[in-house]
Amino acid sequence: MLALARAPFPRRLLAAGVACGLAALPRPADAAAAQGPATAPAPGKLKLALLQISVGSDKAANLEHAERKIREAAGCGAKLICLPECFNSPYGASFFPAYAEEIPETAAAATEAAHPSTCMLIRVARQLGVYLVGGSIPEVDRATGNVYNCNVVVSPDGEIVCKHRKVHLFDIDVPGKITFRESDTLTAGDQLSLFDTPWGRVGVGICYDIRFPQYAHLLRLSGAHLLLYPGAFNMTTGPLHWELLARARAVDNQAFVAVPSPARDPNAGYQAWGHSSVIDPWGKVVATTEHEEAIVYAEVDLAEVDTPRQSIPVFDQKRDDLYTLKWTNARGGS
Ligand SMILES: O=C(O)CCC(=O)C(=O)O
Repeated sequence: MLALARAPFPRRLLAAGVACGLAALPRPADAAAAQGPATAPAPGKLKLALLQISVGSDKAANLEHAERKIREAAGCGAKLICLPECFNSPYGASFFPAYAEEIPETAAAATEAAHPSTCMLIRVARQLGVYLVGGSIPEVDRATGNVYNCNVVVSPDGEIVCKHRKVHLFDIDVPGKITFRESDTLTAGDQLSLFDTPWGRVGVGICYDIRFPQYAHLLRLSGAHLLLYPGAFNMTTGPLHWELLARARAVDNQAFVAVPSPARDPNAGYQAWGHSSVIDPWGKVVATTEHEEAIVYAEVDLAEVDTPRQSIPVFDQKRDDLYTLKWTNARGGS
């Protein structure tokens, strides 16, 4: 049986053909199989912390600041501590290549010179005995030259248990408001990412990934109790969509959802919306903040997913047999 946090289940499930961690996104027909072989750990209670930190242009200073805030959260008893999207660099397509570093597949391969951000996470997670979700950093794959927006998760024994490369790149154009093209410098990932903890299974996406209910649906089918989306929404889409999307993914999937954002910097080119939040599986906001620096704490019992899942059993009732688009002739052809 699959157990635990300390065993990085992505690789094990890969052998079983299950979508997670390092596996390619399953085709729809494979999704049901993804529920099968790997039993998610029994859900339980944990203290979660979302670090809504300020991020500037000095990478070393960003890492030091992140470390200080991680220590503060751990000192307050948090066991799963999440950094926001782009916690070591400003957010902007032109910044990604300049700030990018490699992320090794294993902690044993990490070196301070090549992987300073991952090394900080490994060292601090080990010292404090906590799970660290490294929101995201720009990652370069030196073999291909591709740059990714990547979230690395480290377990309390300092192992890399998940590496999520943002699957849906943020390319939008809202005339007169915001134009953003991550694809100018980034390559999209192609993996569905999850990791196990002693308190349940966690599915991971990054920011724009939250707009795609199909992705979250697969995380739920893969056994996730908590969906984590480090993000950095902006002043155009944030006010209307940030909380709405987080609550929608929680209700769709009857899962906890956590969305850590950077703090807003009024002098930055890209102004983050902030409002890091934790949502329960009924869609209720159980912890949130405004846009300044803050740590959002939530004591959550991931077993609470069971009540809405049993009371409103949409995952048993959904009609996958109907949800294929078929072109039909209105007069009765096929
Ligand atoms: O979807 C949005 O409105 C914002 C997305 C975003 O900022 C991101 O993907 O980094």
